[in-house]
Amino acid sequence: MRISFLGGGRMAEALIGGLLARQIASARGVQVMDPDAVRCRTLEARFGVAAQPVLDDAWFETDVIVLAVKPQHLREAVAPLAGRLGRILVLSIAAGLPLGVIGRWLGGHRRLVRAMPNTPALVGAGVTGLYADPSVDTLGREEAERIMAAVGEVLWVEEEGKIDAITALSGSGPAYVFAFLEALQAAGEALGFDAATARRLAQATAAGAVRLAQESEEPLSRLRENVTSKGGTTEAALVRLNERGFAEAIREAVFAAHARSQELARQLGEAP
Ligand SMILES: NC(=O)C1=CN([C@@H]2O[C@H](COP(=O)(O)OP(=O)(O)OC[C@H]3O[C@@H](n4cnc5c(N)ncnc54)[C@H](O)[C@@H]3O)[C@@H](O)[C@H]2O)C=CC1
Ligand SMILES: O=C(O)[C@@H]1CCC=N1
Repeated sequence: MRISFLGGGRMAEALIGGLLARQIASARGVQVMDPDAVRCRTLEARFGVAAQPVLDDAWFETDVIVLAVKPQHLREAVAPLAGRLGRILVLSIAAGLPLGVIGRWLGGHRRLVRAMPNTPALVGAGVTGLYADPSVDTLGREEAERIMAAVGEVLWVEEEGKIDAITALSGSGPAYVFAFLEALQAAGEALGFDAATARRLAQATAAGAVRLAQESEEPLSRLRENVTSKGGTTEAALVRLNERGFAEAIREAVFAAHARSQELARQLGEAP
């Protein structure tokens, strides 16, 4: 597959790494446009792909264009693409921007897929939600899925609004997990461990608990109960978490992210 990236930042780098490692594209088949010349040199040196700060005709000789620019910069970034796309599949990973808006910015292009990955993609452990414009054929869907599957799990949704929910849950989700780990590490330090030891204990605990959950058929509540002896240490901890509204705080956080994803386009002056 030939793939051209508009934007060569963190997420593009993760995707390029996955695509080359899994031989879904060759280095010669990947082209990047990013106005930041330092980013271009970094990507060229790391992957041997062509990266440049200008759009030329060669960049358009591709099967798929990945839009990997911040939502606030996307309108300006895609303006030079309008009218030059033909049958090229455009895959946007930008948060909060509906396909209707991106299609308009692209001069009415409909061969569009919206994806919401997350940063564990950097280590091949991402999860990505995908939604395709109804006019996109099976081949287009397969191309989009192969690209995103290079960096982790994929999940299709049949309703575009669900991408905002995926953004709130798994797109932003790694930050909630890191915030939890930071708090656990800080508590460990308060109990007398040095920072490195507290971090190691916190991370190993989270990794082990997630693996146990993944390998178990039990509901998560049962796994929690299995740790919690009557009158024991875990119960003492969970009582405090509940008193502090732990579950409600997570729910409110996810709903806030969801609302933000829904309002991003409006804030840029675009109705969905
Ligand atoms: N960071 C995250 O956790 C996630 C980010 N996303 C989305 O991925 C997209 C990219 O995010 P990151 O890689 O984190 O951002 P980043 O800031 O690392 O990369 C964006 C790149 O776009 C380049 N750029 C700016 N203007 C441009 C233009 N006119 N043409 C071409 N390139 C241009 C910048 O120089 C930069 O290298 C965003 O739309 C974001 O919403 C999606 C899921 C997760
Ligand atoms: O915070 C953001 O807007 C992006 C989208 C999901 C993760 N980072």
